[in-house]
Amino acid sequence: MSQLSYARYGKDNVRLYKVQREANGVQHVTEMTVCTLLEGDIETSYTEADNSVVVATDTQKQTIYILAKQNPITPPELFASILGEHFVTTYKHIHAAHVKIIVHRWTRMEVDGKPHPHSFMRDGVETRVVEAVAREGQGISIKSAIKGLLVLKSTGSAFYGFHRDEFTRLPETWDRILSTEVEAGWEWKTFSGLQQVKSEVPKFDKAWEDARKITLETFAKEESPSVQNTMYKMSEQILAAAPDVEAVSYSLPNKHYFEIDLSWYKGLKNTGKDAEVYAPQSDPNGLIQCTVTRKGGKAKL
Ligand SMILES: O=c1[nH]c(=O)c2[nH]c(=O)[nH]c2[nH]1
Repeated sequence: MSQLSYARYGKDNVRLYKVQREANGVQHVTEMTVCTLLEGDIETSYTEADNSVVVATDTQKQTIYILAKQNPITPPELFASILGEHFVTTYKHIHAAHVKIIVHRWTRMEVDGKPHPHSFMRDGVETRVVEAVAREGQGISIKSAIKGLLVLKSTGSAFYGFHRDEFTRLPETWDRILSTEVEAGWEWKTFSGLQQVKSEVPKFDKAWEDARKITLETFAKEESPSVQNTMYKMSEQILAAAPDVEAVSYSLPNKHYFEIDLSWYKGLKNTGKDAEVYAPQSDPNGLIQCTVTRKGGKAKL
């Protein structure tokens, strides 16, 4: 005998672009990729081929387009909540909706020293990601994140004093290159419903701006003793800046740059303080992660 232990279904990779036109000719654009996954009394569609309980994935896609036309799609936390609440309130047998939105960058061009009214550029692969879950009778939980933000500092980073034993080969360093692709996430307190999300809308862009600024400024300014300590300091500051955020998480690959010994060629000095030419490594990489919560909150170490 078998039983269905997990069931969610929906539409992934729904690409969406929306333009807002001001009367003065200035236009604002947003491009995103949306995923919706529904849960509820849908078991019979799997076990008995009962499609009557299926809100077709195509219907979900059409819903995304229509609600995007009828509502603001920024900030993404709001649009994800609008979609989530729509699915759990419209269909009696759908009890939870998981909505993921990836916002792609279209940064306004500067032309002749002025912001251009309708031209934009993709300045990097960084995305703003939101995952919202609307559960019938249990409100809306939201996680926001920055992903794919590539940073490097050419000095101002050290790594010494680490545990040494017979397996250790890595020398201590007081001056190294530090590079990573930032994934930083922050988890909001649970919202009672769409109304509460709407009433707190300005908090979402502010938290994203603060998290991005804190990440970049801490990375640049701090004399980093380790990735671990640097990410903890970033997390603490985000918690302080966003009172409605309950947890901050970072996942940082340590993208290594190896020194190259060139002394075999006419005694060229290219190591230690003479190092100038390095070999960037694509793999393997360190991977350092943490979640930081407020004291007295739930810790899961
Ligand atoms: O900041 C670092 N943390 C580590 O845990 C580690 N391990 C390593 O080899 N290099 C580094 N750097």
